[in-house]
Amino acid sequence: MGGAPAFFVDHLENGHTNGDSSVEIGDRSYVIGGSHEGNPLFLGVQIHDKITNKWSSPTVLGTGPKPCKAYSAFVLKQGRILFIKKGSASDDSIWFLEVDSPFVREQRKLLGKEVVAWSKGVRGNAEKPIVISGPSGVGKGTLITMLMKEFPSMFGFSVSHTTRSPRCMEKNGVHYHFTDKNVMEKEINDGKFLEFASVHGNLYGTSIESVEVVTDSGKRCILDIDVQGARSVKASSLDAMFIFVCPPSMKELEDRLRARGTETEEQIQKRLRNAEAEIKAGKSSGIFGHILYNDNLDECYKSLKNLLGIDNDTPVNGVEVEGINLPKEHTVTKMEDKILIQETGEAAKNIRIVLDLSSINGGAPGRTRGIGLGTLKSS
Ligand SMILES: Nc1nc2c(ncn2[C@@H]2O[C@H](COP(=O)(O)OP(=O)(O)O)[C@@H](O)[C@H]2O)c(=O)[nH]1
Ligand SMILES: Nc1ncnc2c1ncn2[C@@H]1O[C@H](COP(=O)(O)OP(=O)(O)O)[C@@H](O)[C@H]1O
Repeated sequence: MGGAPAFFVDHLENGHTNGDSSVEIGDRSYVIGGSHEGNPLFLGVQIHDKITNKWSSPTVLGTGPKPCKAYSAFVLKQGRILFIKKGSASDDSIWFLEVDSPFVREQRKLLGKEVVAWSKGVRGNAEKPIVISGPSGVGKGTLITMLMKEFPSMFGFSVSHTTRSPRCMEKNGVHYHFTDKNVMEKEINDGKFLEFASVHGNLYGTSIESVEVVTDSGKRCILDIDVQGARSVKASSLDAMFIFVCPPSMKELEDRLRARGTETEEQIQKRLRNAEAEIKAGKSSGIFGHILYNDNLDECYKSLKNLLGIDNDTPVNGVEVEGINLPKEHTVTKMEDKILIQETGEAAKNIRIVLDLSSINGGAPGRTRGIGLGTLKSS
């Protein structure tokens, strides 16, 4: 997601115990975590403005880290705080709290209140997700199913949430997360969604985890979303490829929709009415870098594979994105623009890990990717 930000560590705050700790950035202190009956938790974030001497509880977006007993915190450029947790699993040890990143500033404007956002740090980079849009009945689902069937290790599907009822063949958690409106609206308010839209009278939305879980597995994530959703994704930090699928004609689109037999007459009419506007937006909004015409299915599928740079001997990607296994007990030191993690404790086997953050990219609402394991220049 997004380009690699300029990065350097400009302040090191040593590790904290019991979860309560503050990190200073400019005129503000960010107090992170808290403890409950002696158990340190990442309870949330409090902001203390030293000028007004006022405390505020910002809205915390994204899925945050699990509780931990101690961590080290670094203030980074671009309004991010890096957390290196002690005693955590490899996929939960590196976190970025964005307190003034471009994404947080945009959300602050949108929501009109104080906002911070968590982003999990992972090694390695991600394959660009693919957004496929098009009017109901054009063949999006058919084309995606063909791709996933032929290249199961290369592609994964972003399972959307929707308030619409399932069709007879649709399985919850596979085709959609079929969800109650109030549940979905709460999760949207909690910043768990990359985008959402009202489409044909139902609410649809893409949770951040739906995309990131596929990407973390080393697959290219495919999103089947409408034009409104594509517009939101384009404006987000998710750097994706955008494809719009057109029918050969409105008559053919209607024939397919009727032949599919999954909508009532009223729903068919509503979808056809929306189709004209969607096709116009698909072609002229500038959101979609690629337009495909789904006339002959095999021809269209071949064009889609060409677009994705797939020929049949393309090496399968499938490289799982990894977490970072840190020694249970360790000290953290800044060494030039790298971060040295040195194992401590009696049983220490002198494990030294060097984090290289010079090519991190992406960030909230998704993962912060590109964390490298570097080496220290021998002195
Ligand atoms: N914005 C948005 N649109 C979605 C999402 N999931 C599905 N849609 C769109 O909602 C519309 C209706 O989807 P669906 O009810 O499955 O009907 P279909 O288009 O006939 O398959 C389609 O244009 C989908 O691309 C989502 O997560 N977000
Ligand atoms: N090129 C095509 N020619 C004829 N029928 C098609 C073609 N592509 C898809 N279909 C059929 O049209 C109907 C709608 O396809 P579907 O993939 O469900 O569309 P969408 O997911 O865009 O709503 C399905 O019954 C499908 O089998």
